Amino acid sequence: MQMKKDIHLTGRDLLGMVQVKPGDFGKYAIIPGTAERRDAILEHLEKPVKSFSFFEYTMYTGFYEGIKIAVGNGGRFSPDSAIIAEILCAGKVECIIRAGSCGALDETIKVGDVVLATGVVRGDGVTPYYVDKDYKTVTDVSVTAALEATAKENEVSIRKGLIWTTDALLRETRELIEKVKKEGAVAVDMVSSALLTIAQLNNVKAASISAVSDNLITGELGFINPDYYEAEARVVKVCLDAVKKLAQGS
Ligand SMILES: O=P(O)(O)O[C@H]1O[C@H](CO)[C@@H](O)[C@H]1O
Ligand SMILES: O=c1cc[nH]c(=O)[nH]1
Repeated sequence: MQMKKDIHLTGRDLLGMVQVKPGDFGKYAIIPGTAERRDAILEHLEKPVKSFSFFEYTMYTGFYEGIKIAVGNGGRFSPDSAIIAEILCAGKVECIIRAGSCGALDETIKVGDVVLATGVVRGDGVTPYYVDKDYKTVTDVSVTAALEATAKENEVSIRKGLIWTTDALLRETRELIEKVKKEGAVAVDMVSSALLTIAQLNNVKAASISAVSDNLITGELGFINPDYYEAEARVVKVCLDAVKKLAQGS
């Protein structure tokens, strides 16, 4: 017997399963990887309400200066990030911002700096299921510009460039780093490719901004460095104020 459906599970199926209707999330979603960062964002929101829990992921909506925002720990790796991206797109959000962390691929980018992605070098294993190898994933120009302008207003300096997404944290080799740097990558994470590619395929505007946790060139490991935690807090504030800017059309 052949499968009854072309695709076993879709974003719409998942949305139905978690009992959320299209439109319930509002227009804007800020998606960090960790639950701790999600909770840090939630502290800025009024009237937070849980939308759903699925696997280990919990999404809320709340209001930031009157603007409805969905916030959830959206996955740390490509497979879980893809699931959350599918759910958000099926839920008809119009804008997704990844509030992430990343490793720097340039010795001048320090732990505690902030990287704003302009596009993605896809090194993940999920997006080849969606697009062919020459497909280009870019960040939305208007959302990225709002993040950049907000960072400037908040006196947060940023570095811009492509973000490389890998699936193999412990196989970031010199050869691979040299290759992706030649393609324009300035940072690495394990999320942006899946999240942004799926958003792009659904015509949902998306962008990615990250605090730098380590530097692959110098070997500095700043995962528990206070500079990194302070940068995370700056990223959170920039994302929230950028959403306000976008909502106000300013
Ligand atoms: O943005 P967060 O969730 O911190 O994720 C980043 O941190 C992890 C590895 O350092 C990867 O998951 C990467 O994408
Ligand atoms: O994916 C990642 C994220 C942070 N640091 C790394 O080395 N890799």
